Amino acid sequence: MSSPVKYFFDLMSQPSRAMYIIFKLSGSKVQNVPVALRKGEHLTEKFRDEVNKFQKVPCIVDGDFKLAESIAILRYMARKEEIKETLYPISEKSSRLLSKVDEFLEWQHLTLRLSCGSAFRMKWLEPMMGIQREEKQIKEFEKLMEVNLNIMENVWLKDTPFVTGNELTAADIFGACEIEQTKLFGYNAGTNRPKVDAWLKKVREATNPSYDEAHAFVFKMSKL
Ligand SMILES: N[C@@H](CCC(=O)N[C@@H](CS)C(=O)NCC(=O)O)C(=O)O
Repeated sequence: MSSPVKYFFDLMSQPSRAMYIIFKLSGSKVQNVPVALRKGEHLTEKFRDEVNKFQKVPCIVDGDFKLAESIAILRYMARKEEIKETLYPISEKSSRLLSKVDEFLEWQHLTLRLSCGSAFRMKWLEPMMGIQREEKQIKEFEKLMEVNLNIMENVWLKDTPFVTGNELTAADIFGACEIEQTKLFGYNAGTNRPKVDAWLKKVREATNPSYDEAHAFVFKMSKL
């Protein structure tokens, strides 16, 4: 019997949480290996050489095969039949639903993730590290975050309860994990966005207890 895929993650990382929840919901055979980013555990030479040359999480090691990038990991694990078909329908014949999930996953990197992640870094993480950005720069990313959250409300969730239709997929989990992080700096994405608000609750309900487990720190530290 081959040994399980090793999953390296930190629950402070949004894509790490998304894959953590997806693995839990799928009953994937993975060996969890927590990596404490705050302690710089990803910055060692050993981590770089043996785990991930980019020195980031999430990443996996499957025997002598190493893979970084959350979406690449999702697809690799789906091809290994370790991901629930409803979350990432890799064998769907027409591939239309799969393509819709991919559409969101490709969209989110430079929109939702870039803006929410940067606002989180500038408003929560960096001040804790003694780094202070110019207010103008922070405002720029906050504005971008608002633009992308409005796209969630008015485009992705316009006609359906989940981003790709009536059912939860990996797309919802990736989106929700990114947005939850903004609670750490006291931002409530659901205010004045009833669809986003209802959707976040639905994603949480559909994925619990894994969702709450993955977000334990975020919820505990959240100012909301
Ligand atoms: N595009 C990558 C992003 C990976 C990433 O930025 N990971 C962050 C945590 S969310 C990280 O490991 N940062 C540590 C560092 O840059 O030192 C993915 O989707 O997996």
